Amino acid sequence: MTDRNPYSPDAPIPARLRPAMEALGRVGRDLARRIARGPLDGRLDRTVGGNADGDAQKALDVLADAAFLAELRGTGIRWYASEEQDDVTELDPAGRLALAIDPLDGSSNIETNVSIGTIFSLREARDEGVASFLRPGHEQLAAGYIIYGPQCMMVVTFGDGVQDYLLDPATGLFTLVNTRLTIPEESAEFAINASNYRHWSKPVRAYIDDCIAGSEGPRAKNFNMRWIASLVAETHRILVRGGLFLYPRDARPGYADGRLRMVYECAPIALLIEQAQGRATDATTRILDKVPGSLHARTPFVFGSTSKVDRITAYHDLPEQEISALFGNRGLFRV
Ligand SMILES: O=P(O)(O)OC[C@H]1O[C@](O)(COP(=O)(O)O)[C@@H](O)[C@@H]1O
Ligand SMILES: [Mg+2]
Ligand SMILES: [Mg+2]
Repeated sequence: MTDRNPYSPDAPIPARLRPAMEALGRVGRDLARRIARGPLDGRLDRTVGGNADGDAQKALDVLADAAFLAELRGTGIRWYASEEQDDVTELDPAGRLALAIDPLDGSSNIETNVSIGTIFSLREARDEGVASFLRPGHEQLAAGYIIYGPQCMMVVTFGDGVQDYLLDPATGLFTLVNTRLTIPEESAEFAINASNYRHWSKPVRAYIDDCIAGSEGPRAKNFNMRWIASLVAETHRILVRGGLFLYPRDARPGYADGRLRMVYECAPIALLIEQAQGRATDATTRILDKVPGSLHARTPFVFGSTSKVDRITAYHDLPEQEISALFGNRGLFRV
């Protein structure tokens, strides 16, 4: 067991980011053990408060946040921004990096033993904490996630392709598996929380109507739907198998910009997806070009195989009579 460096010797991690990446790996490894040991129900799953966004905070959210914050001290990080905290924390005034983190993604799944994760993003530190994060996502130096599932894996990009690592519980090492993951272009799967159907915009409804119409609709093809309610798990499936993810804006109070946060969730996942040859937008605009207005800002999020993401954008360009037509009459997309 290597205590300080949790990666196999062949891990191609840029030297400048290595101390921070090693700290992320160490905490990820500890969390994987902690989750595996349980018990999940009633302990790690217990509601202990609320975060800046008004979301319930579970014990595991708070425990993960505290563990990352403590371990990242002394690793070159000046600014630490967490989904679980209102403000940015200054870790090391001499540090040159800024780290944004969703310490525990998929909190609503904790007690059900479904995959959950951690999402992280590294940037250049600016003189001011918050300003370091209110920048376009294409400036990220690194982005990735750790998935706590049947296997614990880390998937990361340093701006030159996507690497994945598998944690070997026996040695405690994240072992390099691939250095250039790419998203399969062909897939018949889409992921969306369909219980919000009545709140969606017309283009999103039309797109999903056409998928559900299957071989009898304009797409003339059957589709399958998935919804895990864990962004990390959906991202992992799409990296492996292709497909489309949507968390659009909708008409519910508080959902004008969807649910997911730009700084902690969408920008890092978007960088990974683009580096894996996929596409990530807010339905019309590239996520990596958008500048969040505040630390906890949300954005609609659509990502996956390139042609599928482009098709959603095309539905937003349809004329009103076409988008309101019954799927059978939506001539533009008849194949
Ligand atoms: O419950 P909903 O509305 O389907 O939302 C599910 C989404 O919320 C999230 O759980 C939000 O992340 P957190 O668990 O970090 O708050 C995503 O992982 C997931 O995609
Ligand atoms: Mg999350
Ligand atoms: Mg979270």
